Amino acid sequence: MSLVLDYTDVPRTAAAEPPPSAETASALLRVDQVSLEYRTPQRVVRATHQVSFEVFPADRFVLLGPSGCGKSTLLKAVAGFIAPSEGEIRLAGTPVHEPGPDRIVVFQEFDQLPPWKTVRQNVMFPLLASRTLKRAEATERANYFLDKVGLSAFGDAYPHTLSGGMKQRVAIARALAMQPKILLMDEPFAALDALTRRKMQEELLALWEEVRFTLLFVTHSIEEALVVGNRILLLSPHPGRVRAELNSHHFGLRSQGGAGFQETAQRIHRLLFDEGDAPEPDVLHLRDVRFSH
Ligand SMILES: Nc1ncnc2c1ncn2[C@@H]1O[C@H](COP(=O)(O)OP(=O)(O)OP(=O)(O)O)[C@@H](O)[C@H]1O
Repeated sequence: MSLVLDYTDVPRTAAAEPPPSAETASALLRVDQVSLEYRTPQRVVRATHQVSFEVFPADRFVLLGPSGCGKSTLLKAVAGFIAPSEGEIRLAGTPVHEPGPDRIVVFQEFDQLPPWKTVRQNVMFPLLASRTLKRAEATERANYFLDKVGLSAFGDAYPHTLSGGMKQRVAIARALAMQPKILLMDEPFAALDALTRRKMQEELLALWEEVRFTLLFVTHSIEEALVVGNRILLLSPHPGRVRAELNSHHFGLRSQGGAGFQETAQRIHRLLFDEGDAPEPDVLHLRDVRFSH
């Protein structure tokens, strides 16, 4: 069963607008009935089953679900690394068939930066390799985004001298410097300690306030999804199907620990793990209910 939920009774903040309706804006990313499979000589593993969602410009769209529900596989398909076995992915109206500079991925691993390049060279590298900019402009752009992630003083440092959080900041600066249509993040803070993770979430939101990029973010943390996202797609356990979609633009770091935040987190937990649970109509306004099986 797939539910689309909308918390219409919660005040909206000026910082994070609700997603525009289909009448007022067209989706930047359309994932339409996408099934994804891994074929090994022994068997076929179905990672997702007929998943559909739309991401609008400046959305912070989160894919949330239990381990193995196909979140990373979906992200890789949007990046163009994996082709759907059925369905279609379109970015700005164009079908996605291969990786491209309009979609940059930030991964969880700290080793995504070539260690023989300085921080600045790391940020400049895709700009030069894709011939997006000449060296002088690439240097300028790299310095700009290093400043945005608070690493101006570390442009000449090598990655091995940085902390995990700093390396992730470099990866984010490198991604944003390419000015992709959509930034793809696959559990980028999962390997960080709790304090650094919180700080990185805060910085990501501050960066979004300033740059207003479009984000597709994968996590299996309900709290992180509520803090980072303005919209959340809940995926059922393996193979991933759309369980529900909800708006979460009214939550931020400051809501954590509050009653509304906790209640929503618990409700999401039940929706993810308890097939029998239904949203309470006095809290959740059902925009649409689709039965997919
Ligand atoms: N290279 C692969 N070959 C075969 N099966 C794979 C491969 N990668 C992933 N899978 C399978 O596809 C399914 C979805 O995996 P995926 O990594 O997308 O899930 P996930 O939701 O991102 O999980 P996690 O939160 O643990 O990272 C799982 O059953 C997994 O075992």
